[in-house]
Amino acid sequence: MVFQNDLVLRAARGEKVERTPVWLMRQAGRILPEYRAVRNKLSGFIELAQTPELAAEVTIQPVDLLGVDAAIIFSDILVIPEAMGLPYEMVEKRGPHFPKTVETESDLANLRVANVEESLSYVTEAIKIVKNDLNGRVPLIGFAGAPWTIFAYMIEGGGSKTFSKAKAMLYTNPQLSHKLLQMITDSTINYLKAQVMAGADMLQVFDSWAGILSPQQYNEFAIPYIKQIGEAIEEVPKTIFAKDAHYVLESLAELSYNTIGLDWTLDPVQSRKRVGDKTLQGNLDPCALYGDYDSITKNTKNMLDAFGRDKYIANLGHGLYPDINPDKVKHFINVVKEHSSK
Ligand SMILES: Cc1c2[nH]c(c1CCC(=O)O)Cc1[nH]c(c(CCC(=O)O)c1C)Cc1[nH]c(c(CCC(=O)O)c1C)Cc1[nH]c(c(C)c1CCC(=O)O)C2
Repeated sequence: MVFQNDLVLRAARGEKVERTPVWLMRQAGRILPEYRAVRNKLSGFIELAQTPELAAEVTIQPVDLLGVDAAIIFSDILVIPEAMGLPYEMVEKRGPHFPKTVETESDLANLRVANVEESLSYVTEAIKIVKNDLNGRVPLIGFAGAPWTIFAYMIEGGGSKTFSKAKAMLYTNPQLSHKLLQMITDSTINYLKAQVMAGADMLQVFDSWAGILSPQQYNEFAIPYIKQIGEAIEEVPKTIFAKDAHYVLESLAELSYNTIGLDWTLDPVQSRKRVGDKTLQGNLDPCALYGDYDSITKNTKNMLDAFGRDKYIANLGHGLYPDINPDKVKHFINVVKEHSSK
């Protein structure tokens, strides 16, 4: 594939770049009125994600409208539980809900390792359309949730502040926990391989709920599975973003991922020392984009100066919030482009 702009791939591989590449977690959907216009034609998020032509359209919107250096496929991490036999609903303004959850061995026996061709071909179809429509303008990022985060939703049945049901399962039934985590891992490996086969140029694994485990639990129930995924997929650069997992940054850096995503609680200079040779991605506080233009300029420049040009992909420290003004997002992107080309 010949790209017009492959900055993000080169930065991920640790190669020299003329300027810092930039994209934003949750750039597809959430903030753009153009996204809502497409979504409002359908019953909601799930139908949109399952309609490849429209999923492709909203994947490309931020490339056209915001000027980001990568597209990320429009889908959700929760398609994996669904493909394993636990369907989800997306409740307006409240988020995901699972009518059935995993509580016992017999619930587990009703699940299967995802058959991607059968259950997730809408995602691989959307990837093929995006690749064709982008025609090399920028790379396409595929993604999945990390096994612990997916496990948390499958046990809890939805979002939660504490995920205490999911954490209780780790303490009360480690055996069932490991079995389910392994099934999720096998499903995720199949799924990410299929995304690469369909054309994804790089991959990101989101461990959104890393921050609620203890270091001991993270080492036992999260790292081994993230490691398996990293080792199973060697074809494209990979990023691991484990939110609030400051306590295991060194362990994450030992895995086979090229890039480590940082949330905004981490200091760029200290993080560099802790992860050695890896590329870093992040980490502006999404709330910084509520500030005025001057303060966005200042905070973005400070971030770029702290990370330095090499081995760095500019991004936020977590996903965009729905009420962030798209003009301020564009300003952030422009500051990255201008300041880092000096
Ligand atoms: C934890 C998690 C989820 N989904 C995701 C994560 C990991 C990243 C993170 O920590 O934010 C990942 C995700 N979800 C979505 C993407 C698409 C690509 C992108 O723009 O980055 C990605 C990468 C679309 C989506 N996923 C969802 C929407 C909103 C649905 C709508 O349009 O109503 C979108 C565009 C719904 C969703 N999906 C999820 C929740 C909690 C919610 C409800 C709240 C919210 O809006 O985020 C689970």
